[in-house]
Amino acid sequence: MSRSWRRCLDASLAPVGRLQTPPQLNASQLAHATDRQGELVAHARPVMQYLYAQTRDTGSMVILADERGTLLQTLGDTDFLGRAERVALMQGASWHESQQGTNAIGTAIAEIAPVVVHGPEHFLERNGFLTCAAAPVMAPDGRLLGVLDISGDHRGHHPHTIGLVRSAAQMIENRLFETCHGDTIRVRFHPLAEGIGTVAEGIIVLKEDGWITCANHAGLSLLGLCPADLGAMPVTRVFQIGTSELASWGRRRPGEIMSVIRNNGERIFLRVELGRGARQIIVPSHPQEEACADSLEPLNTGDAVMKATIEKARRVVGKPIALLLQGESGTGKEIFAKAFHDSGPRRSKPFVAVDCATLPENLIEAELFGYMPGAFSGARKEGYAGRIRSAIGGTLFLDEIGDMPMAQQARLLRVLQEREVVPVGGSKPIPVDFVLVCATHRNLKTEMEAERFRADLYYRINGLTLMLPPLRERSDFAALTSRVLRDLSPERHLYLGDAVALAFAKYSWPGNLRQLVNALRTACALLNDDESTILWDHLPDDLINELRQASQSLDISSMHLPQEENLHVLSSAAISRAIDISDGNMSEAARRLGISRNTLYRRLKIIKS
Ligand SMILES: Nc1ncnc2c1ncn2[C@@H]1O[C@H](COP(=O)(O)OP(=O)(O)OP(=O)(O)O)[C@@H](O)[C@H]1O
Repeated sequence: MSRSWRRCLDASLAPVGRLQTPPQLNASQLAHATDRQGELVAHARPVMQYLYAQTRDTGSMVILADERGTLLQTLGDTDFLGRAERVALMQGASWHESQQGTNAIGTAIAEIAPVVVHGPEHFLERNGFLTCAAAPVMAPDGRLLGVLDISGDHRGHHPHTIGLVRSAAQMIENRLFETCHGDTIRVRFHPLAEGIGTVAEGIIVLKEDGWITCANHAGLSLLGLCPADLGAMPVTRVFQIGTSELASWGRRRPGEIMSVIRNNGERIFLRVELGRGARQIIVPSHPQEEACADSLEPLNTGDAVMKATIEKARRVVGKPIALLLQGESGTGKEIFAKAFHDSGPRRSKPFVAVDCATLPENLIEAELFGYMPGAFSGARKEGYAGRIRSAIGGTLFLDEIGDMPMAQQARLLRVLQEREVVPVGGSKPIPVDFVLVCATHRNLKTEMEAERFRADLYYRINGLTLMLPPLRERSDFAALTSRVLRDLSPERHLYLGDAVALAFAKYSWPGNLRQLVNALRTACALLNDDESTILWDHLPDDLINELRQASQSLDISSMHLPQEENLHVLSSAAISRAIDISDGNMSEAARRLGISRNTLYRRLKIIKS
């Protein structure tokens, strides 16, 4: 009220005395102004009739003004309309603050907020017999469209009138949403499931890329947004759910209510309605079937160790057992973790991968645990849920866990023990539920002994440890290569030329599957459309050099040895390496070598003799 009076004084309005006649539209100007706001007027009309029915015979009127303060529609008791006309409270008149001083319509426009102006609070003395309650009506994209108002004699003032007007303005906004064109996904939400479909529900409209383009008043205030955020904020900043999951829910469960977690950790209920544009969003028609029933099977290309590893993993799918994947860099730990997630009952929920080695140390906590609004300088003003909370219901994959600093290890341990996370700058723990898969190329036991990794955390994350073999130790190189080629180029049947195949087989592949897949990807790109055999020309130069060096070193060693001795040496070396790698487990060593246990013992006897 004081801001409004200050504006009136600054504009040199005089509260008393003879006043200039305020601008008044003639009939054709009024028709033009009404046309300009045709949609608002059309949707407001039934709501105004409803309001009038509630206030009939109370000496009052219901008014719809446009965003400039021009009165477009009025409905009221005849005797009061007559009195109102004497102060120009009638169709075509302007009740902008600059014309009429502080008044509910003009001040609601200036403040873009609901306003009550009672009796002498009116800046112009002649308006002092009025009591008025007004609420702005916002367009779905956050623009001010107009104002809804109930005005009456100040002696009939009722404090509930403003509530009535606000609800009615909200009803008009919600009706405008129904006709919001070009929408893709409309989300209705409320902290209570029963609040959806009521006048108190929040509504947002999303474009197919997930940006929030429209919101009603309740939607903005429930989410703590302002109109300027519309078109500038993706839905994932407010809810822990993405567009395709929303679209998927809307298609599979039309009309049903789902519960999601907001990014501030609170639970909220949603109903998703899909508009025409939502058809463009590609979502799996049955997310439960989106991944094949056993997503681990494609990783089995015949290597005995890999097969046994996959079988062990299958036994813990869907159970609350933390998986620890160990293996050299590039052996496919993340691909394995994703396949493990896709094989389980949580496959339609998020799979959140965090690379602990690349997160700057000072950001790990905020990234993992989230933070409250304004927790530190440079933080997002709305706060951040953090990666752990993004994984709720799904799988959290902590890659390179061995590189996590000790201080963060302690915090992570607490989260795993308590199954709760406390965001940075917050004090309220938020319950979290996820399956944990960790990976590292380090030997965590050695790290633990060197006191670089906490023993208590090691035992927490190590429900089941699986070792992924390096490529050079896999016996399924040929089958694996064909599968990768088929995946890279499904429409052509590609294979390796003899010389390249031989060189590949002799090479040690220090970058493991990553290096092999990258080499094959480059080769596919360099092949002409009519070529199907990968030759030296199709390989990157640095790889050609390494392959040639590896092959020469083997050839040179073979030149100095008689053929028989060479084979003997090579097989002895392979056998002792397999036994070493298998920690003396003869069955495993035999599996690695692709021979039976009996053959292995026979060969050992020969070597010893
Ligand atoms: N079974 C597979 N089939 C096809 N490609 C694979 C397979 N496994 C791994 N890859 C390829 O190897 C790359 C490395 O895999 P991934 O990131 O899973 O390895 P990693 O062991 O987690 O590596 P790092 O330890 O460096 O994080 C992947 O981007 C993918 O291209």
